[in-house]
Amino acid sequence: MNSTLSDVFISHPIHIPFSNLPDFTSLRHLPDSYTWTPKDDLLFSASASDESLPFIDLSDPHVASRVGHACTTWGAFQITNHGVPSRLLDDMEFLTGSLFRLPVHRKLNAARREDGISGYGVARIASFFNKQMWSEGFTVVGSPLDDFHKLWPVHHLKYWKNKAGGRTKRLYVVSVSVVIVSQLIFNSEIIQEYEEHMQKLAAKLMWLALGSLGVEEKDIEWASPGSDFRGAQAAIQLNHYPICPEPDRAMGLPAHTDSTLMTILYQNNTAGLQVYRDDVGWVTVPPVPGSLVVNVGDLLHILTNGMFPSVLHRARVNHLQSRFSMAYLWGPPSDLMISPLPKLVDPLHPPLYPSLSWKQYLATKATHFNQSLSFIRNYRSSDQIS
Ligand SMILES: C=C1C[C@]23C[C@@]1(O)CC[C@H]2[C@@]12CCC[C@@](C)(C(=O)O1)[C@H]2[C@@H]3C(=O)O
Ligand SMILES: O=C(O)CCC(=O)C(=O)O
Ligand SMILES: [Fe+2]
Repeated sequence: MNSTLSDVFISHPIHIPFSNLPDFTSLRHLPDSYTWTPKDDLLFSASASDESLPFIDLSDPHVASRVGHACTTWGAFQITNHGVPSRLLDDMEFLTGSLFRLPVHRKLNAARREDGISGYGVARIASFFNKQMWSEGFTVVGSPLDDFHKLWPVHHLKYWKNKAGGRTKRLYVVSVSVVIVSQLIFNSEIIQEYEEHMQKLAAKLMWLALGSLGVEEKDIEWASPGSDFRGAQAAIQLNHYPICPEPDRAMGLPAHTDSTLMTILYQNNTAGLQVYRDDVGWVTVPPVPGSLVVNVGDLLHILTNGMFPSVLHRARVNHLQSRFSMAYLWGPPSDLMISPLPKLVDPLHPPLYPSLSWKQYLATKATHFNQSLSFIRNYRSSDQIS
């Protein structure tokens, strides 16, 4: 039977202590454990450039070649006219804000388990660094309802319902409970609607990108029926980067690539996302209202036999405004074997990677982090990919 992403880390638990979560709001100086230097992240001080990432209007008649070009050169681009309603983006931003504004002890009620994938916590990559990241995250895989119940519990209201004296008080408490439950359902519906739009958009972008390499719908069997990649799986990662007293010495999310086919990111009106290109340096991706940022992930790099680079990116922080971002991390069915597409392989371009599933790749990432692609590239059958 096919499994889902949720059990992928059972064999790769990580222990990230919550005990030292700082009260981000009250710190005037950066604690040592949050102060990064170049030795903490190799590219920490690499040069910055004022070049800009390609910006693509999806209604442009030349959209396919523009997307193809952006994927081969940058592995990332920004899009507008993508069809995701701006009302839905606003709702997602509001939901993300209300979630992270909860007191820490409430968020910890929905803490991600050490061997789990969903819930509240710092991003998994934290385990590879000696310094702490100036951020908190919340991961959703499948229905968020269980975790949302933990964040917005109604049981304490039930208690007050019984205790409250007088009919008016009881009625008040009952109506507050009704408001909370409807809010819970409303929040889950927003997530579901966001997933549906993002899934459609990801499929569209995938065909545009692959089409530019001559790949046709018949070349990817698992996209059928309907060529809409119905079996795809995804995670939604909500990120919060609080105001930081010394942003130049802190790091929101250090340099990494995503383990996805493609990631679609919405950032609020505060800059922070940077992408890296060897010949250019770090480039800041400015927030453009209503636009989305797309990046190639490691699995699309493998599928295209290296033709699309999976782009290194990171999130910096600032001392003026909180920043929120919402990443849609999109990949294939978790047990499906992914390998370089036969159409992109020939005697001059032999396959650079063996075949492996998303689950296996995530497990590899959990041990090899940014070396995962080179690890599997040099994989011999005597090595362990699990
Ligand atoms: C499907 C996934 C990709 C991800 C690990 C995860 O299981 C869910 C969270 C994702 C995320 C988001 C922040 C950056 C990242 C590197 C991390 O630590 O968690 C990615 C993971 C990834 O792409 O490898
Ligand atoms: O917050 C950002 O801009 C980047 C987030 C990110 O890279 C991720 O969630 O994988
Ligand atoms: Fe990322």
